[in-house]
Amino acid sequence: MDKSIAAKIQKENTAVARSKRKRMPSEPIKFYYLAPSPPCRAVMMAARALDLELDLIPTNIMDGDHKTPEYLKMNPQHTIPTMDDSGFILWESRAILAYLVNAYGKDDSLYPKNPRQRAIVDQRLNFDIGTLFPRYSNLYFPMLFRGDEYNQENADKLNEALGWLNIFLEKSAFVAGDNLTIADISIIVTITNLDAFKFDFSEHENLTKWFERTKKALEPYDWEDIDETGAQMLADFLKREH
Ligand SMILES: N[C@@H](CCC(=O)N[C@@H](CS)C(=O)NCC(=O)O)C(=O)O
Repeated sequence: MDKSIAAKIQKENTAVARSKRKRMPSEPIKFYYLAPSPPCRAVMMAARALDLELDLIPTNIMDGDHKTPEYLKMNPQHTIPTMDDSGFILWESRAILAYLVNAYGKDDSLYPKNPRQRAIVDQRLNFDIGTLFPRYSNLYFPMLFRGDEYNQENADKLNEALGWLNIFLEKSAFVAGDNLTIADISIIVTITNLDAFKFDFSEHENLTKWFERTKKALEPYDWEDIDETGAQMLADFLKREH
């Protein structure tokens, strides 16, 4: 074979092998978090699923760790989670989830590249941040942080959102298709909280089955340690408030 053709084939093969190889961060990603925080829990589970090491930096928002000049310089919005991947700083848990899969996933199964499949994952993530989580927080934040009573109107609104999620799950095993994606990981933290708070969502059968299925899918990634333990901390806090 012509030497230049052989060299070209060799170069192409090496490039393919490299592109298939899993990329890893040059140093552990710094992760500013607090164990009970639902969005922090979602990112921690995804990092486990991606086999990524996080340099965990506890950031106690009750003590104001998120309002120090250093933290505000990094994230002026003073939210956790925030990550620092060798100087690349990002907050908003769903953006972090997408970044980690894009940057370090050995395949795209958690966040498919196919435009229509990805659009469904994005739709579910937008449903989560724009509808499900706000309805959860409208009910539980006043109870958690002000000691308010249970508000039935807000509970009905939350239940309506759970009904929509139940409909999404009529035709698929996971919230955005037939396999686990970052949308499941983002949504499960709210459902785990509801379970820990004893909010009854058993009327939503697809949702109940999905919850069991997703917990099982996340079992190899320390689901219980991260998600259940964090939700239980919040449930204990809720009990103390009432
Ligand atoms: N949409 C954001 C929400 C982040 C958020 O509000 N985190 C809470 C803790 S769970 C927080 O940082 N609260 C303190 C603050 O906003 O000052 C995400 O998903 O990352």
